[in-house]
Amino acid sequence: MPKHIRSVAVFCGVRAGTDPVHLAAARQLGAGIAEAEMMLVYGGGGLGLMGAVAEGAIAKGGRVHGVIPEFLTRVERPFPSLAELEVTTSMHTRKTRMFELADAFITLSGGLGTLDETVEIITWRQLGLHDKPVIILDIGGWAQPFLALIEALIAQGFVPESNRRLYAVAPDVPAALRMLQAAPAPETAAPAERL
Ligand SMILES: Nc1ncnc2c1ncn2[C@@H]1O[C@H](COP(=O)(O)O)[C@@H](O)[C@H]1O
Repeated sequence: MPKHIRSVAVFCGVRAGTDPVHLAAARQLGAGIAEAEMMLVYGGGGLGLMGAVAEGAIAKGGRVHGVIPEFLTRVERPFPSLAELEVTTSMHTRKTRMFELADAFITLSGGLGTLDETVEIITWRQLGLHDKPVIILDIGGWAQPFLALIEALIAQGFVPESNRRLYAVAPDVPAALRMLQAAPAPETAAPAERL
């Protein structure tokens, strides 16, 4: 594992979805991150895919750092026995902290919150605010409508074709972990080059 990828933020659903393939992938991803000796950064919740990814990492003895806004501690129920749980004052601070803590980002299946986090991290890369790898896991075809929307925006001239390089798509968890291992060191580029 290259030294620069020491931590990975995972964006995923607070719900488990209807297909058990998503829960299995979440546990597998948490375990794989721990086995690769990377720190898992995530939203801190104990429910749905969020809970499963933390559970998978903890079961393998991995380091897990949760970041949750105070108002959500009653809704998303922080994962019990989480050694590192950071409680923020707002959603914005949570996002900023997850961004600061992570060397790379993986989107697993989820709902609107997951989509928001994914679009934001891609657009921050588009703006040249970072050059960290962003990997979208397409478990059970979850990502296909999202990817199709981006392709439609490219076809309509709203998104440059070159923006496809802002993210990678992985068909399964082992492929996502391999992509992290192959990721080049993040570079800082002028914002104009990113648009
Ligand atoms: N607007 C949001 N920005 C950041 N994170 C959000 C937002 N809305 C919800 N979230 C969080 O995302 C995860 C997953 O939510 P899903 O809707 O289940 O994908 C959860 O922690 C939300 O609090």
